[in-house]
Formats: sequence, C-alpha cells, structure tokens
Amino acid sequence: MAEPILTLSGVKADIEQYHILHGVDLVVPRGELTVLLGRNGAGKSTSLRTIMGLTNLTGGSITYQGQDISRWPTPKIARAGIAFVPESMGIFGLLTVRENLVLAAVSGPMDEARLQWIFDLFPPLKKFWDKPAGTLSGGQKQMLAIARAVIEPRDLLLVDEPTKGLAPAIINDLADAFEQLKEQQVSILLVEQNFNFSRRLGQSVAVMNDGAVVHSGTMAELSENEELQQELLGLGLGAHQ
Ligand SMILES: Nc1ncnc2c1ncn2[C@@H]1O[C@H](COP(=O)(O)OP(=O)(O)OP(=O)(O)O)[C@@H](O)[C@H]1O
Repeated sequence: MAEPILTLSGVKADIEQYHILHGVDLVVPRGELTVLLGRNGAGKSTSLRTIMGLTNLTGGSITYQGQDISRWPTPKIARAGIAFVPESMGIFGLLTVRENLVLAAVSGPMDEARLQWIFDLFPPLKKFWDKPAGTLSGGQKQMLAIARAVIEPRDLLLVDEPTKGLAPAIINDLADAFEQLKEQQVSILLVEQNFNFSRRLGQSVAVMNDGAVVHSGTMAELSENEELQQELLGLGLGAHQ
C-alpha cells in the first residue's frame, strides 16, 4: 500500500448533543482512490465534514501529509490542499459554467493548461461554457462541482456521493472521468452507496456502520467476496445495485 496522505485515528465527532462518530479509523493512501461505503446514516458524510473542520471533532486525531490538522479551521485545511465536493455540490445555478470556475480559482486567473485538462476530463463543461449552471443535467452539475474543486492543484479530493440521483449512462460518464483522475494519481476519498460504481473505481475501501469503520482493505478483496458484501452492506448475493 502507498504511504498515507490522510489518517484518521479514533475520530469522534458530535452534532449538537448527538455523538455521531464513535472512533473512526481510516487510512487514505496517496495517489489512490479510496471508497467509503456504508448504509444511510452510517456517518460517511459526517466523516468528510469532520476532515474539513466543518463538524466538531471531540476526540482522536486527523493527520494530513504528516501534520495534525485536527483543530485547524476549515479555510486553513482547504489551503493546505484538501478539496471538498459536498453532496449539495455548491455550484451557482444562475452563473455560467465559466463564471463558476472563475470564482473557484481563488489564487488568480485560471491556468489555461489546467482548464484544458478539465475539458478533457469533462467535455460537457466546454460545450456548455457560457450556459447557466442551473440548466445543466444532474451529471453535468456534478462534473462542474468536481471541476471547481480541482481548478487549482489540490493534493486530496473528498467527494460525497457523486452518483446520487443520476441515470446509469451518466454514472458511466462520471466513472470515466474518475478513471482519468485515478490514472493521474490524484488522491481521492469517495463516499458512495452505489456498489458497482465503487467497485469499478476503488483501490482501497472502508465500510462504516454506526459511526465507526467496521472493515477496511482492498476493493479487490471485497469485490470478490459476496458474503462479506452481504454482511457489511446488506447487498443480496449476486444482486449488485
Ligand atoms: N444536523 C444533524 N443533526 C442531527 N443528527 C444529524 C445531523 N446530520 C447528520 N445527523 C445524523 O448523523 C448520522 C450520520 O449521518 P451522515 O449524513 O454522516 O450519514 P451518511 O453515512 O453520510 O448517510 P447518508 O448517505 O444518508 O448521508 C445519522 O444518524 C444522521 O441522522
């Protein structure tokens, strides 16, 4: 396994009076795509938010590129190179695709070579460059949200359930784009519920249940073991969704 870019050790987090994360242990290897799976309410989104400093960490530690970022404020975490695409995507519907990307490039004008790289990853963004983002399809909006996150170089990309509500053909386009990001050794932590999408892309996998990671290993191992899938994810034998 590659060296870790991010390590969560015994991470606990509360939302208001509720204890949501009960000691999350998670390793994200550098240059790989790691999938965080688990049923609804297992704590996947809360784990991403806690990494970004958006949810109150009450115990344990988060180490990123050798630094303890557990108590860092969110802007400092973002500046250190972690990009976050929340489930709500955070794009501006009334602004054009171009304007959405211009606003995301906070350090200065967009880099032309990087923009070309983004167009290669997500061709619809070039096609709809001057269209309001609100008129894009669900999959294209997701592409724009990811493009905003990587319009400037980032070391780690956190993406929360990009396939949610998307048609199968669009999910396939999105998987192709993630394949390309993977080929370029971008470190990615992907929260997902769609097991077929996850197994196609994931190298490492962690499964959460009730606020903790209950399994971690290679995706190849989980992908081959239907009993383990049934036990951890409640997937019917041979019935992958
Ligand atoms: N704002 C909140 N107030 C109270 N409880 C919350 C809040 N947000 C999340 N929770 C609870 O925290 C737990 C974990 O939620 P989380 O969204 O992290 O789960 P998840 O694994 O991402 O699931 P999903 O796929 O449904 O988003 C759930 O029991 C949820 O009800």
